[in-house]
Amino acid sequence: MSTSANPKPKRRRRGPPKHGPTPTSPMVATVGAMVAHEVGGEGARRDARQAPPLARVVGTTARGISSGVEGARGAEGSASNAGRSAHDAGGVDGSHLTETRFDQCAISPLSLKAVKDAGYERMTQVQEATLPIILQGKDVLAKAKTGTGKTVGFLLPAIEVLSALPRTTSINLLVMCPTRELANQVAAEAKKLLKYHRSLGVQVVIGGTKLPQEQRSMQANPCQILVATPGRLKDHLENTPGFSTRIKGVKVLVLDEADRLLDMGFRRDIEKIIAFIPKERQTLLFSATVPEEVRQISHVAMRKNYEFINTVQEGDEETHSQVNQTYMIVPLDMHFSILYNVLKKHVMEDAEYKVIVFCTTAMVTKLVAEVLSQLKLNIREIHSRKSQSARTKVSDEFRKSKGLILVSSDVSARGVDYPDVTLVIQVGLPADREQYIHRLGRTGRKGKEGQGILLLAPWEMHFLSTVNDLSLSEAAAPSVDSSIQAVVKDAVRRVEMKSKESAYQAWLGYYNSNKTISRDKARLVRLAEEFSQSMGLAVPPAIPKLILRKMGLSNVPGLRSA
Ligand SMILES: Nc1ncnc2c1ncn2[C@@H]1O[C@H](COP(=O)(O)OP(=O)(O)OP(=O)(O)O)[C@@H](O)[C@H]1O
Repeated sequence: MSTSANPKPKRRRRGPPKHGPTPTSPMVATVGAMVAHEVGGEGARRDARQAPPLARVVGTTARGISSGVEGARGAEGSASNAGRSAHDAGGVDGSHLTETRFDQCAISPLSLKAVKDAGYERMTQVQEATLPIILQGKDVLAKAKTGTGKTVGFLLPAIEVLSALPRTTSINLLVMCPTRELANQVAAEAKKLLKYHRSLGVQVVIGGTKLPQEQRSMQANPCQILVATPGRLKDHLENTPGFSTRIKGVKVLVLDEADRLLDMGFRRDIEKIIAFIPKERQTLLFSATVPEEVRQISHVAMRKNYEFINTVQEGDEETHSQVNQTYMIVPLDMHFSILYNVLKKHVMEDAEYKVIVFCTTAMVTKLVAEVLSQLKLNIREIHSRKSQSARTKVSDEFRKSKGLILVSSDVSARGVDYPDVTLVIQVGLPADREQYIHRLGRTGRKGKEGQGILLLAPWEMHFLSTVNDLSLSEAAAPSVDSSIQAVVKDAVRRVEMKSKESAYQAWLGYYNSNKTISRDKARLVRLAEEFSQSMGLAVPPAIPKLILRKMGLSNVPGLRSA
């Protein structure tokens, strides 16, 4: 197949050249009047030449948002006068940190000691920008690129708030996370920061573990900090005696990956949970992506006069410039061969390789993992259909190891901090632009280099228009000789029929839920047949009637029902 025939999507590059230093500072913008201020509290006063003033603005209205952007441009001006470039502050050469040290900030000696033990000396941009504002008791919506320390950004000031409260058995800080892996990780970071705060503790409640066990542990040792996934938290609200009373003590609520928690998948649960928590609280929303809709609905969680702190400068991209992003357009029947080829090359070139391959659904993830395992690559598999203990084991192993390829569904897309990931491959349509950015963000963390490849079929190219402001360029798919094709075909053949049937069904469900693809059902059926052929099947598997009905695909010609 020729890839050069594919038109390159139009770029909407708005900012300065990507690889040169940008004469701007971290941008903290929003709505209303703009205020220049110092970051870091009393101890953080710095020479204006060292660090620029940050602009911040309060509140949110549609009108305000556009005026906020203009305000931000103004802020860039003053920042450039202050003489520090974004490159210096956030970038390629490992200096993703600001000049501000934690010991210049108004934080307690206990926290400072723990921060030092964790190996953190200087603050990242988002930490520098949010800490003083959170310590003032304000609600904050913060946007900062992936892997730039948002977790410490909300945990550290929240712990400071908690340490001043009298000890009770109430929950004072509630952190909500969209995935179990992320919840565990946030709790681990909290434990680090709590090292010397002996009277404060953290507990995790996540789905996939035994509810009675969590209930017993909460009863035996009621902690002030709770990190939870929404479904399990709701379970506790409904089924754990005394829990709804304990949660009335929440003083700080954090929605990590806020845009994900407020989207349609979680929104109802979040609203129900918020209804149990006192209105008199401080709320912190953090994410690498804050689409317009999230700002519109942030009132669900936050007070009207919240502050939007955006460390992604106007004109800069939401992804990291040190991550090389490419896409390949390849027909479905070549996806396994190309994927194998790309992986093999990467493994040979980089002895320290650590790769994540993202797939569209859990069952497609399983299929891809099985095919790649047949090809003798060092594969681990993680998705929502795995038991929680298997997920935790794989996640821990991947965190610590090198020389591994993690085939994953979107359970690893957000927030998970696996160090030194060398390559992220996304196979098939990402759910949306935000998911693309978060998945890519598993590499290039803490200013390190990384690589991202998006592998699409020609009919998936419409996705590129949603990311055309990012530095995503086309790469020619490597040529795959017939011997490799034969090896891959044989590997696909050896995968169990059951895995293929489940993958086909999941694939159909996923693309049927995509607005663009599902518009034309006859085409959807044809594409599903292409996918089935790519798994070596002559006839697409039959699907249970009930499932077809649920997908709204009953009586669609070309689909077989079981
Ligand atoms: N000030 C600091 N100095 C050095 N390392 C830090 C600092 N703050 C955080 N880190 C480390 O940086 C890494 C990334 O942090 P974190 O996972 O919080 O990023 P994030 O911005 O939340 O990313 P994502 O958007 O993917 O959720 C972690 O390993 C964390 O321990």
